[in-house]
Amino acid sequence: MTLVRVQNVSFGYSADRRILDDVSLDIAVGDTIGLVGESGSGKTTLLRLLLGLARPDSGTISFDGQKLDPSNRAFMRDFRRQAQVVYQDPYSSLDPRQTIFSIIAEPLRSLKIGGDHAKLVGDALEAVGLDRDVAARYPHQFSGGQRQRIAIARAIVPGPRLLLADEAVSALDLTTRTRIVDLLSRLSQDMSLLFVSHDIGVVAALCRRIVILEKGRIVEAGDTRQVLAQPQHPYTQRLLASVPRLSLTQEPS
Ligand SMILES: Nc1ncnc2c1ncn2[C@@H]1O[C@H](COP(=O)(O)OP(=O)(O)OP(=O)(O)O)[C@@H](O)[C@H]1O
Repeated sequence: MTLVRVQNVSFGYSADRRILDDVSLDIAVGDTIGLVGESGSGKTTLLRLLLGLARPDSGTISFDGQKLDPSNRAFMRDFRRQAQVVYQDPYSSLDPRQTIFSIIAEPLRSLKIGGDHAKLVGDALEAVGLDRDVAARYPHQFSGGQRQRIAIARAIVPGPRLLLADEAVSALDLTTRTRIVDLLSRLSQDMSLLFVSHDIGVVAALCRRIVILEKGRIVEAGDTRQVLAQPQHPYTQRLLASVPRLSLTQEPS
């Protein structure tokens, strides 16, 4: 079943420069997709469109069969609950003046989700491998990896069906990165994941499918292992050539 359908989407921040050019992409329920491309290829821009933060100049994006329409407030409120995002920098993405509880409960408040917030926040903390008691503390008391867990807890607390991760492990050291990739892999069993990354090794470990973006165009897409073992497009071949010793033996879990 298709959760997100991107059809022939083009977009530019200004009329004279196209950033995304005729992009089409389906995200199925339970999919894990790695979106890979050099800096400036348009990955973050595509995420912004997928979140409804910008509108395509042409083409459509639909979620669960319904067209994404930022002017439809009721639809967007429901959509925001279902599609959440984790960003790269775990230092700037958490407000230092708020407790961990307040940070993680924020989507519950802003999306007007009822229920026992203390329990929902505690459950989210446990789901990301943190103790429920940390809710009373502040961000400065945590390491980069722990902060990224907190950012992930905030993203999953409303129970999204789609998690978008924008270079979510790029700022972390290697050991911490592996742990957060393991966490995302576990969480992706319950939701679809679109994982934006420069790091093809991480995508190989985490994502069943890979989409390669060059200058706003999808030049290759398919099963990750197949694409990485036999890249068809010269751009993919160049990207892979710049990864010296990529291990393709690890199966995405
Ligand atoms: N708000 C904006 N206004 C104008 N141009 C922008 C804006 N945001 C991004 N761009 C331009 O759009 C192009 C694509 O940027 P985008 O951030 O989507 O690429 P990216 O693939 O995510 O790059 P990176 O990996 O460096 O984050 C770049 O040339 C960038 O300068």
